[in-house]
Amino acid sequence: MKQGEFVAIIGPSGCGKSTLLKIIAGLDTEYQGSVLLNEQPITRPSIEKGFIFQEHRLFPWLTVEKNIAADLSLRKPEVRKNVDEVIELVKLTGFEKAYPKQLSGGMSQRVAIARALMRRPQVLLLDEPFGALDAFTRKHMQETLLDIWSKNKMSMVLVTHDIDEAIFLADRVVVMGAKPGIVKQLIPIHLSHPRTPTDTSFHDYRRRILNALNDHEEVVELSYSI
Ligand SMILES: Nc1ncnc2c1ncn2[C@@H]1O[C@H](COP(=O)(O)OP(=O)(O)OP(=O)(O)O)[C@@H](O)[C@H]1O
Repeated sequence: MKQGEFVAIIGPSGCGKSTLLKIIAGLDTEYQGSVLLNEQPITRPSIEKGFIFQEHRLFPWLTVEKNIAADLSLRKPEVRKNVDEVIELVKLTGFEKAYPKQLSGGMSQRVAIARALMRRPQVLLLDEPFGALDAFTRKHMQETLLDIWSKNKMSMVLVTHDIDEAIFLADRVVVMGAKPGIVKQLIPIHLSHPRTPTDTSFHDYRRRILNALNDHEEVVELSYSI
């Protein structure tokens, strides 16, 4: 995987998408093969890798800004500045003092993304981050994520069940198969942003990914050097 690349992983339930993401995150070390970050094997979680879960995992008793700062003190001017910057990036300015229960699902997920961005990760790992959101909010979140990606030039690895989401966002789509751990195809998406799901070229990719998901023949080895 190239630095700054956006990769989406798609595949049927139980094929090992989350497991692959956890291995990249360093959260799962029981595997065979090698996963490298900057040519070094990944053996544990670190601040170079931000992880976004499907559910936001915010602390309900902390405000938005304290959730984002986490163990860092907001009294430090550089922390305050960073928190304000990431809040602006995820478009939550004005909600600094709100509590998670006062936020919508999409807003809570924005806080979770901001919290990960605070640590300036080289790679953001997203495990179906918009799976629980309604279609309208989901679209907004995809646009926000693209905006963050284009401004920060970090690598992104997104696990999704949604073919359109993968085509809308990714430079490359990894199609996994139902047998755990199998990568069936790597499909580069040669479309410029912003991408339009109603375009014929978008539909061609949709068909290609659907074919790859249904095709049991083609199996490729995956190299995951980030
Ligand atoms: N390569 C593998 N070899 C053996 N078992 C695996 C492998 N990959 C995943 N598994 C096992 O398969 C199960 C499902 O894996 P995982 O949760 O990663 O799938 P998923 O594709 O993310 O599913 P979902 O889309 O439903 O979240 C887990 O119990 C996991 O330990």
